[in-house]
Amino acid sequence: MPSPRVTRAANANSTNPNNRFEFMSLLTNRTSSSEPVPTRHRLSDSPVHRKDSFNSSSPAFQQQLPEEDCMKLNPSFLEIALKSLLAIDLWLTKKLGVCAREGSSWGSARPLMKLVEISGHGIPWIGGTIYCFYKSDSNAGREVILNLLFALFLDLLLVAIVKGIVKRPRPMQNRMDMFATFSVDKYSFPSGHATRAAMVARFMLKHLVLAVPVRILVVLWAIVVSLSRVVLGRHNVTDVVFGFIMGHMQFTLVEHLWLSPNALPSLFKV
Ligand SMILES: CC(C)=CCC/C(C)=C/CC/C(C)=C/COP(=O)(O)O
Repeated sequence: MPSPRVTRAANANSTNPNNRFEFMSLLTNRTSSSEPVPTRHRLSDSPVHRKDSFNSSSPAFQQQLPEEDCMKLNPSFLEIALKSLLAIDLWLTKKLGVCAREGSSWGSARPLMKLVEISGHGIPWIGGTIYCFYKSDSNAGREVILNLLFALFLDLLLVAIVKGIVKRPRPMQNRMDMFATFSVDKYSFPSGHATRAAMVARFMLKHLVLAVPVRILVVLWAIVVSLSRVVLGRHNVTDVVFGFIMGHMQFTLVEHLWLSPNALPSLFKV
């Protein structure tokens, strides 16, 4: 059975055999008697060469064309690049979501990945930081811990704002069985775990005195938490990459906004 496109082409050629169907709408005006009349005879009449406002993107030009003939022939480079990136993103996300379900190819590692997920969750980090604040007996220690707490709350706020603006849904393969989420956490972009992991890791490397093996572990932890978001099917790859970059930017912001003991003297020992 001929496709609608082939049938349309055949009909078009039967009324005007000299015109190629694909370009008919660019070369002809449709008159009231529906007789196509060639209108572009000279090079200077072509949409490319004419200097008046009647070019292919002008409303006047597009009004003359039936809707099905209006095809965007020159998408911008940026548009093509973004669409290609999105296609690669979706393809990679699907390929890497190997623990998205119990029945997935690495489904048996899902419980372990969920433990990694909890290690980057906001509740243990905020709870643990408050506990350390009250246990700390030096003002210098309290200052660092207070700023970590500030960073963690700032992270929650900024991620919620971006998620609320972008509203990108989570990948199809995600099961919404996450521990303690906010309403914006139904959205995917950016990954809050990735922002937190990147920010906390940089914070610890800068402000805590750690042995080299522990420093390496901190970096590995941040990478594994971020990767686990895609492996669990929670996020697209671009959500995590952007989240990781955003976490580094948040760290820089916290360094600029650093809270000193003078800002909250009542929290420090005299
Ligand atoms: C004390 C307090 C307000 C704690 C709130 C902690 C909380 C519920 C954080 C949400 C963490 C979360 C589920 C983030 C989503 O991470 P994604 O990587 O899935 O974006």
